[in-house]
Amino acid sequence: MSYERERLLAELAVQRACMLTDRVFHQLVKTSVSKDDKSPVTVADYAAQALIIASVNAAFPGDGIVGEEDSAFLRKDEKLRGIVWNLVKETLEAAGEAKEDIPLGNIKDEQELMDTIDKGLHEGGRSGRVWALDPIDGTKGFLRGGQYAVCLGLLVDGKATVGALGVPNLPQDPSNPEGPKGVLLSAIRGQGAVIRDLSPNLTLLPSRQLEPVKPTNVADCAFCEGVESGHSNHGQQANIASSLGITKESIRYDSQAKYAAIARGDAQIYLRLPSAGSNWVEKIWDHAAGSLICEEVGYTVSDVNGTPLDFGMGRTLKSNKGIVAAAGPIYDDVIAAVKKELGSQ
Ligand SMILES: Nc1ncnc2c1ncn2[C@@H]1O[C@H](COP(=O)(O)OS(=O)(=O)O)[C@@H](OP(=O)(O)O)[C@H]1O
Ligand SMILES: [Mg+2]
Ligand SMILES: [Mg+2]
Ligand SMILES: [Mg+2]
Repeated sequence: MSYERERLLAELAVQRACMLTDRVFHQLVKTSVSKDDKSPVTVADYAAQALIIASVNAAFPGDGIVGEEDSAFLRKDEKLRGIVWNLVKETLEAAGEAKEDIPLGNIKDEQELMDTIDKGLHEGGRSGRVWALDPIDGTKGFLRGGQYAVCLGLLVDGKATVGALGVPNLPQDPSNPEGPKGVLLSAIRGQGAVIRDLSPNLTLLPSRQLEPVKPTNVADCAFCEGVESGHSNHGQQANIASSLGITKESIRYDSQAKYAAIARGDAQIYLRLPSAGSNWVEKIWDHAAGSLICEEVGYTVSDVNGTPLDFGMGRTLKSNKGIVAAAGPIYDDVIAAVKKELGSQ
């Protein structure tokens, strides 16, 4: 099975959603509401989830979808619902049909909008085809003007098989951080990964194959970590870097922009150690697309114990703890340093 059609759908659906999120990022006052776990969600998170689910549903109606958001707040709040609906309607009109022969789906009214968002309530699991969707990963980054990502992965029998990441605020040229922004990465398992600039409309711009990672001296590497100290343990991550002889300052990005950055070689390591006292369980939509793209260019991605990520456990990665991604040739050094820091060796 080639999965080319799934990849095309993922790229187009993510690109259409990025048209919306980018507009909200630049034009609207970004009001957010707080979910039960106190994390923020914005009108753009809901609208992007609806658009992407409409696409998956139109092209692959039999597939399950695990999406981060649900419609509970929108059903209670007419004003919020109206804002989300207007955003969705305007984006559908602006985007039009894809020129490729693949349906991207429509949403006809507010009721269908909420029902579409709730098609993301699938439980996930180890059998069949399930899409993992994070409509805006790094909502805190999105709100504070930093990095965020629109993320869609296809799991087949619990294995990440296709992935697309839209990263609207990532500089297209890493050596020109003030230059044009917005990249779209994608991968199919076993076929490498590609990157292209994000387009302001539905047209997919030309892509280029990402280079496989090259052997490097670990001390010369750079590492990526999250921005929020409540999401990962900055102190332990700094200790690990220093024990590996790394002197470069870490790149701190919100969201799966971290996977995008290491996949294209801006850095070679991504550390996400649990914060002190945290009982956070990682979610499949936070890692499915990004980890696949990185594996496809030669990264090893595991948890802090060196256990591969298991996307077949349901909506969460409940058999894993934290994340370590490192270029294949240096992974053994990195995981040894992680285990030493955590006292598990
Ligand atoms: N306590 C805690 N620990 C670890 N992870 C958590 C925690 N709380 C939330 N989240 C998840 O973090 C997702 C955002 O990850 P980031 O990599 O952007 O975090 S960071 O701010 O850059 O550190 C974020 O995804 P979004 O909600 O899509 O933004 C959450 O799924
Ligand atoms: Mg969230
Ligand atoms: Mg997320
Ligand atoms: Mg999210």
